[in-house]
Amino acid sequence: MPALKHWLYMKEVLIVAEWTALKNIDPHCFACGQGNAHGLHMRFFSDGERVRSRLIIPGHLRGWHTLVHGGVLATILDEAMSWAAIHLTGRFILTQEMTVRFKKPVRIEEEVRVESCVAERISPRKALLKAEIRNSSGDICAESSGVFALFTAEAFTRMNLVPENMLDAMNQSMWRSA
Ligand SMILES: CCCCCCCCCCCC(=O)SCCNC(=O)CCNC(=O)[C@H](O)C(C)(C)COP(=O)(O)OP(=O)(O)OC[C@H]1O[C@@H](n2cnc3c(N)ncnc32)[C@H](O)[C@@H]1OP(=O)(O)O
Repeated sequence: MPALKHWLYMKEVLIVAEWTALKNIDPHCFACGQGNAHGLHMRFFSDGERVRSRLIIPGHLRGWHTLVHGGVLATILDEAMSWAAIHLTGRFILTQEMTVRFKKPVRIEEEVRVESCVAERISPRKALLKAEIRNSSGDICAESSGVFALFTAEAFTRMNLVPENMLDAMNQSMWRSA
């Protein structure tokens, strides 16, 4: 490959692979709220095709001994699929149904990575999302798929799903970077 063409190709690969921090709105959310003292404090990044987050699950969210509670893993997967649904479809969302497969135990105080994507745009009002949690060795410990209801801002308002001032803030920033 000639040098210039190679350089342009590499530049394109680098741009495509860039991960951008996504902006959060609700500081009280149990999963992503940075102000919730009992929460997971998840922060999300997107490359335009996937969404991901890294976190250390604190000790108070254990099941027994050093195992992370399965419900907490389901929350992490739900949150990751929700952010992917919002940021990759440009719609407001509700989780309609989800399934989780727990494949390996996850330990508290160990860093995990969660990654999610849109697997299928089922219809204008529905999308199928997928997510997986990996431990620090890279093993898949839990995976999920979920059907998400997609809403326009008008439909969300009509259904009284968030207060109007919050909807405005979400509408202005949820599809932009931090
Ligand atoms: C940056 C910040 C990041 C922020 C990131 C934040 C991440 C948050 C992550 C949390 C995600 C969650 O856990 S969400 C919370 C858990 N999930 C939920 O609470 C969902 C509860 N389920 C539901 O509300 C319902 O099942 C629905 C609306 C999803 C589907 O209702 P349904 O009853 O099965 O379906 P259906 O009869 O067709 O619809 C009922 C009524 O809703 C309307 N409807 C239904 N779907 C739609 C739709 N897509 N668009 C418009 N309207 C719709 C219908 O027109 C109808 O209105 P009409 O004819 O009656 O007028």
